[in-house]
Amino acid sequence: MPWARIQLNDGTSIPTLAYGTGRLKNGDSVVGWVKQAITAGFVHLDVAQAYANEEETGKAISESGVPRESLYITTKFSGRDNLTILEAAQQSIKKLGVDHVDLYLIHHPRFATPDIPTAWAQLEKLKADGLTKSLGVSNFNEEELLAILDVAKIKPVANQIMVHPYNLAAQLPVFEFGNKHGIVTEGYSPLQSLRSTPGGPVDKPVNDIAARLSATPEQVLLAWAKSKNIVVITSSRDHGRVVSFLGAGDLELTAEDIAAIDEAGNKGALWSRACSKAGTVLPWEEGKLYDA
Ligand SMILES: NC(=O)C1=CN([C@@H]2O[C@H](COP(=O)(O)OP(=O)(O)OC[C@H]3O[C@@H](n4cnc5c(N)ncnc54)[C@H](OP(=O)(O)O)[C@@H]3O)[C@@H](O)[C@H]2O)C=CC1
Repeated sequence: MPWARIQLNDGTSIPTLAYGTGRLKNGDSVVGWVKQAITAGFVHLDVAQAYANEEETGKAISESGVPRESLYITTKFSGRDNLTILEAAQQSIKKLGVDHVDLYLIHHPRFATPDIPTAWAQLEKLKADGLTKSLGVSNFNEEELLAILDVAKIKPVANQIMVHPYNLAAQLPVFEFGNKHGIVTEGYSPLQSLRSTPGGPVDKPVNDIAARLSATPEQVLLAWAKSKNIVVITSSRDHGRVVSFLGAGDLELTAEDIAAIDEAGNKGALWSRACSKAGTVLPWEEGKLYDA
C-alpha cells in the first residue's frame, strides 16, 4: 500500500507522508526545494511560524502549478513576534498565499499561553472562522493532551512528536494515549539515526533489510515509521532522495523486519542511557539524540 491517507476524528483525512520545511533556510533556495518536493508528488507540507519560510513555501505552492485543493497544508503557532494565535494564523495564511490551512498546530506546549485551555479555545475559534479545517498540537505529553480533552468542544486530531527507532519506546505512552482518544500521532525526524548516530545498533538491521529489498536505508526507516500507523514527516533538498521517499510507501517490511528494528532501537536507547549514567559517550551518541 503506498502512502495513503488516514481518517481523522473530525471527518477529514490526512496524507501519511509529509514534506517538512523545518531545516530549509536560505531564502530563494527554499522555493526550489519545496517546489521540487511538490512536483515530485508530495501533497502534504509541514510548515511552522518558527521556520520563517512560509512565504517561500507559498511561492513554491503557487509556482508548482498544483491546485491548492490537491495539497494538505499544516502550519504551527510558535509563539513568535508577540502575536496572538489569531494574528499568527492570519499572518501564516497570508504568507502561504492560501485562504485556509488544513491543520493548525500549537508547536509546543510552552506556546499555549496563558494556559492550555485558553490557548485551545483560541484554536477552536480559528476553525469556527474557517482559517483551518482541523486542529492539533505538537510535542504534547499525556497530561497536556488531557488538559485539552477536559475542556475541548473540538478535539485535537493529531499530536506531532519525534519518532525514530531510538525513541519509540519512550514515546509509546503518549502514542497509545493518542490512539485511545482518537488523536493521530505524526512522527517527525524519522531519519534521526542516520543523520546523527551513524554506527548505532539500528544501522545493521536497517542496512540488511535495505540490501535485501534493494532499497535505501532512508526508505527502510520511513517504511518502519509507516508501519506504526503514523503520519511520517521527513524532508530532503536532494531530488533523488525526495523521489525515493515517495517510493518508500511501496516497501513491504515483514513483521520480523519491524521487530528487528524495534529491538535494535530499544537496545540502543537502553545502552545509551546506561552509558551516559556511567559517563561513557559512544561515537554514535554524538548529538545527544536520546531524548528518552
Ligand atoms: N513539531 C516539531 O517540534 C518538529 C517538527 N519537525 C518537522 O519534521 C520535518 C522533518 O524533520 P527532520 O528532522 O528534518 O526529518 P528527517 O529525520 O527525515 O531528516 C531529514 C534530513 O535528513 C537528511 N538526510 C537524509 N538522509 C540522510 C543520510 N543518509 N545521512 C545524513 N543526513 C540525511 C536530509 O538532508 P538532505 O536535505 O541533504 O537530503 C534532511 O535534511 C521538519 O522539516 C519539520 O517540518 C521537525 C522537528 C521538530
